[in-house]
Amino acid sequence: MGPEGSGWARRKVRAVVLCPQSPRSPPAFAHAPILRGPDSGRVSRPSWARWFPGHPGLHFPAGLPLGWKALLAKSEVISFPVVQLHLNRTAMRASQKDFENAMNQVKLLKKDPGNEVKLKLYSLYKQATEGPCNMPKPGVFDLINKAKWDAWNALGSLPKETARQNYVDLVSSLSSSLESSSQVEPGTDRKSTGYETLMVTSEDGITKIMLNRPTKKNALNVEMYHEIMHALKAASKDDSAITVLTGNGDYYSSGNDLTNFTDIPPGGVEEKAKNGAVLLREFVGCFIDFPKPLIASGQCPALGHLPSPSLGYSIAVYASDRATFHTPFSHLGQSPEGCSSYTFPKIMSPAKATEMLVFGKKLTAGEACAQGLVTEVFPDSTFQKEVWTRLKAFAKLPPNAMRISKEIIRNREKEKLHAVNAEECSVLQGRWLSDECMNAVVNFLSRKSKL
Ligand SMILES: CCCCCCCCCCC/C=C/C(=O)SCCNC(=O)CCNC(=O)[C@H](O)C(C)(C)COP(=O)(O)OP(=O)(O)OC[C@H]1O[C@@H](n2cnc3c(N)ncnc32)[C@H](O)[C@@H]1OP(=O)(O)O
Repeated sequence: MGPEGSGWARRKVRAVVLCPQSPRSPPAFAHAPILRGPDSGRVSRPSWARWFPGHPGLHFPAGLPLGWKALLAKSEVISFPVVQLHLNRTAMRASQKDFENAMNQVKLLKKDPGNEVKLKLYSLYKQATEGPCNMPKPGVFDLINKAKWDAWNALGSLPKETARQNYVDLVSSLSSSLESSSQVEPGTDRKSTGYETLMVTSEDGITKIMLNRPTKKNALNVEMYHEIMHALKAASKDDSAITVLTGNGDYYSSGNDLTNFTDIPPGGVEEKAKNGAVLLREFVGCFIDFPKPLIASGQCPALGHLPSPSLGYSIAVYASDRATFHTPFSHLGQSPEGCSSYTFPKIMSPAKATEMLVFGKKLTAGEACAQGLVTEVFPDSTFQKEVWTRLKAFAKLPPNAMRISKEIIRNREKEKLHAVNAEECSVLQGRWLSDECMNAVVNFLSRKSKL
């Protein structure tokens, strides 16, 4: 670790955790660790329902060191304006029995619905049982309790009956969406509903993986990393001929979700960085190994690191003339990833790659096309029509021939790409512990800077 690593790396941080409560007890502040697998950044829990029934207790242990306190305090990691579920079914009124059933149903969910939803459930439970928020506002460093307070307080004077109905509706939609995720079989020609952060459809021989966090500019949170990997693995086995990666909303992606840096596991920032490197290596590895033609179709700006893997390994990149490509690694105190340190200088030229990867120069779609990063640029007004006409024609070509052709083009490089990926992740692991990186993240989270 370099000298500047001292700012973050030596500080130990204990966990910010969600804890089990009895559905009928008032929210308490018990202690239950978030468990992390040894080789993954993903939170794993023996059974999430065990520690999150109808209203979660949330625990924020004392003793956080000052630097991380400042970071966490400035972040809005636990804020949750975006629960994209329809909650306002006013025509029906849920009975007390429905409400109790819903509380029991929550305990049976097999998949963790994520903090945003859990806080929504908590706030609806409190509103339904106690009415408008009646707790004193917690202090700024008391992040978890503040998140809970914010959630409950945000419901204002919502009537108890409506809160009860919304709770029942939310649980019902969770039960169907989370249960169905385990039932989705790769290879089916239909919309897959089991993803939280993606929309995946398979039609006309094309599997379309659409990043679907438009309100966050499609920033990649940990769940999205996992879901993209899952979707790619499923697409590699399904009966589609080609796979298209695209984004919903006005950004193809805004890169790594910077709040990923704020949820610190019991092992502290070093463990966080280690898990992040494992996750990133696995994520990029999925792109390297993806066997079918992969097309990135971007009508809007692409920021950060999704451009690297998808530009580096896609057979084709189609962009509208409104799209831009930006890899601001240095701005964020980070370093190239997604094999861009190897693929970009080969595709472009070392000098142009330096401008992009070291100085963070943003390229227009036209410039990226001239540099060979983008296959073709289409006018924004006709982008969808022209690209999809072309994709549908490609999808009718013999799939095995396409797969074998891709294999022969890419296979010689595969080993090298995996080695580059490993090296980049190891370097990044060190960068994530640096003051340069911490300052950039803090600046963004405290809304002092945008790219
Ligand atoms: C130890 C860590 C483990 C991590 C796990 C693995 C990580 C692998 C990482 C590999 C290296 C990757 C590098 C990168 O991706 S570098 C790029 C990072 N991205 C950014 O820096 C972009 C930051 N965003 C912005 O600058 C602007 O939001 C943007 C220019 C994209 C859009 O500006 P605009 O004004 O149009 O919109 P808003 O800023 O209001 O954004 C709307 C909401 O979206 C949230 N948002 C946007 N981007 C991100 C992001 N990258 N991370 C988190 N949140 C993001 C933004 O905060 C707004 O939210 P609110 O409405 O709630 O305020």
